[in-house]
Amino acid sequence: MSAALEVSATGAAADAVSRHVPTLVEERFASRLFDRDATLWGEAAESEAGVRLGWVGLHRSSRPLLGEIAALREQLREEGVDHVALCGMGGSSLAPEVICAAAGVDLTVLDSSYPDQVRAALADRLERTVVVVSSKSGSTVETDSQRRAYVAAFEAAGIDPTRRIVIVTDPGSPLDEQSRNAGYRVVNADPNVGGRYSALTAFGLVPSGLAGADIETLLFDVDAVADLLAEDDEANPALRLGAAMAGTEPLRDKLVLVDEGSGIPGFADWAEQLIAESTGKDGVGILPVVVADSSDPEVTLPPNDVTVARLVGDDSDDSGDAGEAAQAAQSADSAGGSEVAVVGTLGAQILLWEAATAVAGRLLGINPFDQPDVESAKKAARSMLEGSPDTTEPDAVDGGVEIRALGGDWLGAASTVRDAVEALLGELDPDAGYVAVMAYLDRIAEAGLADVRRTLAIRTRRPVTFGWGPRFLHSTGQLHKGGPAVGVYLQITGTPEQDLPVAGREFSFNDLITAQAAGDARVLADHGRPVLRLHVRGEAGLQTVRDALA
Ligand SMILES: O=P(O)(O)OC[C@H]1O[C@](O)(CO)[C@@H](O)[C@@H]1O
Repeated sequence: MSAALEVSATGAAADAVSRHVPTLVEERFASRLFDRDATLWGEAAESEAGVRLGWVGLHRSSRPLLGEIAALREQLREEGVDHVALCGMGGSSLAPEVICAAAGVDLTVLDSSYPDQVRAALADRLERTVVVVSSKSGSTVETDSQRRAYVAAFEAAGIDPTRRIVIVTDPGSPLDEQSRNAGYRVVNADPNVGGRYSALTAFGLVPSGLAGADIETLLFDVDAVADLLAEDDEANPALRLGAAMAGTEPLRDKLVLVDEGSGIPGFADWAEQLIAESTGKDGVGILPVVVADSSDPEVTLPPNDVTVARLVGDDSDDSGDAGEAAQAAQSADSAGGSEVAVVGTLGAQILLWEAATAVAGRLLGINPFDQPDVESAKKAARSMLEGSPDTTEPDAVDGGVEIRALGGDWLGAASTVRDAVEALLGELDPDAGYVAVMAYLDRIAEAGLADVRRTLAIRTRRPVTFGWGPRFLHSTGQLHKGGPAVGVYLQITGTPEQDLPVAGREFSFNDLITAQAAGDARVLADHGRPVLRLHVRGEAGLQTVRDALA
């Protein structure tokens, strides 16, 4: 197997590989995938798959973008513009974030509607900033609001926004037409590639290239493994990884992603969206659980419904990280666990995980290219913004925290945050359940809050995910609603220091994020899932929540 890309499985994951890969080879799944055969996921998925398989050839078809991006970067630098900010959600921002982090170059990612976070981005080096506004559909409300905020900020600073904002969108989207008419620079993306598979389209390459990442080498690294991934061969890493992810029996439907020196910081967050939004539907799905490191409980003591995926370093020396991972996986094997270790460059892993997710879709019997349940939360948020805001009175107030329980009568007499959390966790299925923490806060300023994930995992001995709202709505949000109905949901919302109007709209950023949180909670509750909403008033409230979760 090529040293550039390696997938080794042990335990239940290895059994899944032995069980499914020969059949996938016999069916010629890999070569048909790379030949863009839209029939691979059944009749119901065929028309969507027909316009969603462009990603298999991007390492070649995206090459013409390289010159265009380099020239634009050069021109901007001559004008003294050397800071890049990116507005975009989910697939329109996660890839550039990981590409830039891996390259060690600076990119400000604004994928939030939390007023304080938006204001902080606007205040950051505006006079030297070029903003990339990325939206495939051209209609995502967060991205549109962020774009409006930057336009207003540039205008207030006496800077012509058309010279500082670059639009990336699909040809013919509302944003495409409106931006061209207004004189903005527009780069069209390949319309035959869905959002979460778009890392190597203009969505991934424009912001990353402008920020200074080596996107030529990135495409080269993809090119180096594309033939391997298209081979109908039992050694094909994508077939192996896809089988390990979705072919265990009984199905281990939680995939713990742990970075053990991959050299690709943030890769797991990108993979999380790819896996969750692609597979989490029709009552099935693989829940990605991104953990901080190998000391997290889901790795040291994985429950029976978990496969651990270790992202290890590219070390050709057998005694290196890959060797260690294989050894760790070996001990999981003897303990009846399920593990897969993956080694590869960023480019190689992007195509690997995309192809493996397509394999997983086939094994799960779902369409990996749609996201049918994302719209329900968007709709609920829209209806709240358009006149029916959430006015539910809190069930209790404790230490600067408003407590609301949705999705059943599970709160009982609990009137403190501590007791409410206890009551929510009491709803957790000890064999199949998971806890999702969803924090609609400033993810830069409150980054440390993510540590509650580990604390809750220790406490519950169940997989726990942590997502920042509204970002996770475009990732695990699909799986929460469309996947197996076994989650319990803890939502944390806050009061910003200062709100910010959205120019030209009747709502503010705080109205927007409030409606998004309330809308998502309502939809989850309508699915019969327990949701604990904790609205914190100021730092004291947040401390009450931290204490209650500890
Ligand atoms: O690029 P767009 O159209 O703004 O969409 C952003 C994200 O929203 C979703 O469409 C739905 O959550 C994702 O699939 C996508 O990555």
